[in-house]
Amino acid sequence: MSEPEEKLQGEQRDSTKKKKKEKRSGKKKKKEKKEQEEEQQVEEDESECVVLRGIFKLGKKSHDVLLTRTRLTWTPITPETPTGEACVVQPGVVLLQDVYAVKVKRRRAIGQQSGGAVLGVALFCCKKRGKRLEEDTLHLHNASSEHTHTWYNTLKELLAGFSSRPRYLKVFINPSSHKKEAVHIYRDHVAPLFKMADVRTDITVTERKGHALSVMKECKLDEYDGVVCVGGDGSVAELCHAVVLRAQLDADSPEKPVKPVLPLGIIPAGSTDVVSCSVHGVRDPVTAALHIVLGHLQQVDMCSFSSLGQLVRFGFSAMFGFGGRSLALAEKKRWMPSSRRREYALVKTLARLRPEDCQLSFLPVKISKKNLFEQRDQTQDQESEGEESWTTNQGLYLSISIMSIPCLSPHTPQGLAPNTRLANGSAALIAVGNTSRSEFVKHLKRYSSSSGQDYFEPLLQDQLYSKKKEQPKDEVKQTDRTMRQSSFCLSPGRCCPLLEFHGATVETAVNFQFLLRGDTCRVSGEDPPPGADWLVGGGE
Ligand SMILES: Nc1ncnc2c1ncn2[C@@H]1O[C@H](COP(=O)(O)OP(=O)(O)OP(=O)(O)O)[C@@H](O)[C@H]1O
Repeated sequence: MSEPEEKLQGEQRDSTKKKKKEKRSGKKKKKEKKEQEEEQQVEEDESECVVLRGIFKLGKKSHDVLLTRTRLTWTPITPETPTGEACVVQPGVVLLQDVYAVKVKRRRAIGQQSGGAVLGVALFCCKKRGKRLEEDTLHLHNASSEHTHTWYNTLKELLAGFSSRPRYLKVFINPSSHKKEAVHIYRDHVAPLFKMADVRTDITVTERKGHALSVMKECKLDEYDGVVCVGGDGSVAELCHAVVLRAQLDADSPEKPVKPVLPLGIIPAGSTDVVSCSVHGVRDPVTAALHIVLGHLQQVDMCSFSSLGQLVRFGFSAMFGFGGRSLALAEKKRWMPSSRRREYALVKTLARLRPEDCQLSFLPVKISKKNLFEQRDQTQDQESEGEESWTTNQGLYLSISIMSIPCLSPHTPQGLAPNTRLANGSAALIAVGNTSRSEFVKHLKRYSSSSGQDYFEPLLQDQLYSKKKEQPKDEVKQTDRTMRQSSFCLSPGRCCPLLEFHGATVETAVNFQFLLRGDTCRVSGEDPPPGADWLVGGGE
């Protein structure tokens, strides 16, 4: 046999072997999937077994009430019709995952603190209305004390099985936020829900900027199940930085960001609350508190910002040029009411609008224009295809922003960065080129409209960029998205060193707010050019 023929036969053998191997692995995968499905089915069947069944009055009618491990259902008991026809009624249902407290109802006289005749049980649950969560109560009446206590104890036991729900929280309240209402918001809307859900709290009312960070650096964290921030974006920024920094210090990992052990809950009490709006979809302290007591967790992409290899801060966003300057000015005018402060800073910065000569380097996510708009409704990751290579742009820019979350707020209904997601491992780079003041004002105005920006106007470059690098595959798997890296660097002007950014996804609670606001970071060396202020985590 000639050499090429031998080679051909060898190749054929190899390909048949390969096919057989693939077939075998395919069968194995199918078998595993089937086994998993069967296990899941058994689990579902078990959870749907009736744990308790009894009669309670709901309103004025008697109902047949069934309790399984996952839900409580009730059907009205109707007398048989003379013709014997069964009347079909849809049962009412409440999922136990939405129930945050259960109490025994008693009849008490005014001023009576304890005792009283048993009336039944009350289930406190949350009801979804759009993106808002609202409190709701289900009253099950039965005057038998034994019957009521059996149901109460069983319900308590089932609720205790939700392991992600917090039992003890470290709460930070910034009394100076927005209209100085944070303490009232906590006392009126949040504390009653925590009390009802038997969540204990250790409260610190902050006395100055940096107070929360210093407490977080020192306090013993193992006894808590989470940290809660009641305040605006600046407070959230401080606490997010504190939580991640603390995780890094505890793990003795000065180089790499570490996934924090504790989730962070955010109760919005500021003037814009972009992180809370982005995470919850609404700015509402009750929704936020209900997410916390129900133990809802949401991963959120966070960035580490560094200059010359030195960590500046952890945060969600950074702004340079117009955005950075106006936010820095607004921070200086804290004594003004927040809406006036915002307007003043915008007008003043617009009056002195000037471009910066910058060199931008970034790793773009390769998605088509069509996909960019399609993925507004998707939560899936945008994966970059093919070879990844740094793109470098040199030119004059009026404003440059990096945002790892959409930055929604009542003032920007579509968000400052509508094309990024909370936890997709990428961030938006929004660079506004040099243009006239009137064009730039038009661009700013479009943020406040509900249809948002046209992201393909020549003025604007909106890029999603991500990079999963320096991560061996198994490590990525192990840490479950925590280390997806995004990279971006900017060298403003000629004399400034680079500001680098690396993105990491960190698991957080819903309400996990990562906004590092209010900190103006000079990234240059000795002599910064005017306007080299970065506002890390700008929110307004
Ligand atoms: N007792 C305090 N007095 C003054 N400043 C404080 C105090 N406690 C915290 N701070 C600081 O106040 C800054 C601003 O607070 P925060 O962001 O909560 O309010 P806000 O600016 O009114 O809200 P928003 O950011 O949504 O506009 C934060 O940087 C925080 O560190």
